[in-house]
Amino acid sequence: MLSSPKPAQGHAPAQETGNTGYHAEEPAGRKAWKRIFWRQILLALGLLGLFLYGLPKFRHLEALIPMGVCPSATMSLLRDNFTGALRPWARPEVLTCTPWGAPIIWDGTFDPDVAKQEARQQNLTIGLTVFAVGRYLEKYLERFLETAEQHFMAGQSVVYYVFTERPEAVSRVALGPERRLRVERVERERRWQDVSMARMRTLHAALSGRLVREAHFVFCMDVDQHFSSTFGPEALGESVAQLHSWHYHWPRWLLPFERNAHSAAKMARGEGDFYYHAAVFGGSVAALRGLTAHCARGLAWDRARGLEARWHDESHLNKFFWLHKPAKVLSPEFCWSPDLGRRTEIRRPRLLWAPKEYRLLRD
Ligand SMILES: CC(=O)N[C@H]1[C@@H](OP(=O)(O)OP(=O)(O)OC[C@H]2O[C@@H](n3ccc(=O)[nH]c3=O)[C@H](O)[C@@H]2O)O[C@H](CO)[C@H](O)[C@@H]1O
Ligand SMILES: [Mn+2]
Repeated sequence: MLSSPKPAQGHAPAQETGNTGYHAEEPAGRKAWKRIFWRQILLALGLLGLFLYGLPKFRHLEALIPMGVCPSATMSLLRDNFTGALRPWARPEVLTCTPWGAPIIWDGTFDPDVAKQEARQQNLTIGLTVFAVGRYLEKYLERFLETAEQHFMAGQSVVYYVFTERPEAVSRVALGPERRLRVERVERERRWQDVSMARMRTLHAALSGRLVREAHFVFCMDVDQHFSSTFGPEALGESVAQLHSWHYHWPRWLLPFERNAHSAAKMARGEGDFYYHAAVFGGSVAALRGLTAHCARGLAWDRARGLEARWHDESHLNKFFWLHKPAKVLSPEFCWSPDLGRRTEIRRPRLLWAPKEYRLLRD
């Protein structure tokens, strides 16, 4: 047993004068401690800066930030409209459901064969829209379509909708049975940001016309990526959002939402569930009509006020999914950035971003 030392008799009062600190200077020990404290803060801020804006190697560490856990009561209820029961517990190292009870689809949590069969039985037609305007056409479109033929909804009936200002320049890609390609002409906007944002308006018009008659579900994608593995009916849902591979481990307060209170895309501190990537979103034709109408309206509202949201159409998409929660969320495995390197939790990337060659492509 430890016994507490008795204070030496007669000395205690003399020592106490320092503690009352009436007129004494700050002790040297405390000064040094303060200096160390502030150094640590600066170091932490410096590291945070590196972490956010540089050093891809350094970003490996962010995989250590826990994503949260799906409560077991929710897990047992999670179902998929095509695969039936899901196995969210098969991926304990990642978050497999949202707070509102939608599944987050990770490799291993679903049975791809069941999904295929079920979609086949329902005799679905699935649309895939993609824009290839300016130099993006020559640079990306062919590979995007060729790899889609290998991996996107294999065995299903598919219609590709390519939007471009030069329909005649779209190369003929050999298509499988029950797969069609439609090319639609669009005006070329001057700035790349305007090309990107104009997609919402164009999609809304298409979703109110031809697509209603031709497709049950639709995916809308960026062209600067290619398929690298199966992207099947397990990804289909009433409304589907894609977790952004750069941000899925970040705390919510760091996510790059639009913060300008005057923008239609504004998100207050504390708002926002996840940061979604505009390079992949999908859903039923009706749901996507609502989504594109919301985003096109927000973009027009901002433009009328001389504003442009931080990440353009993506900021408005994030606002939409905050207000109207997606029925299904795709893990970053469905749209992965190779710049982030390999991570054990990313088992099988299904789409890979192309390297950004902005100087070549953007004016
Ligand atoms: C890492 C990064 O910076 N991501 C943002 C950036 O994505 P990206 O850098 O991926 O944007 P992007 O250049 O891919 O443009 C989006 C898409 O619009 C189409 N397109 C665009 C320009 C053009 O001249 N021709 C053309 O066809 C094409 O389908 C392209 O994939 O910008 C997007 C739109 O604002 C989103 O905000 C992204 O989060
Ligand atoms: Mn892109």
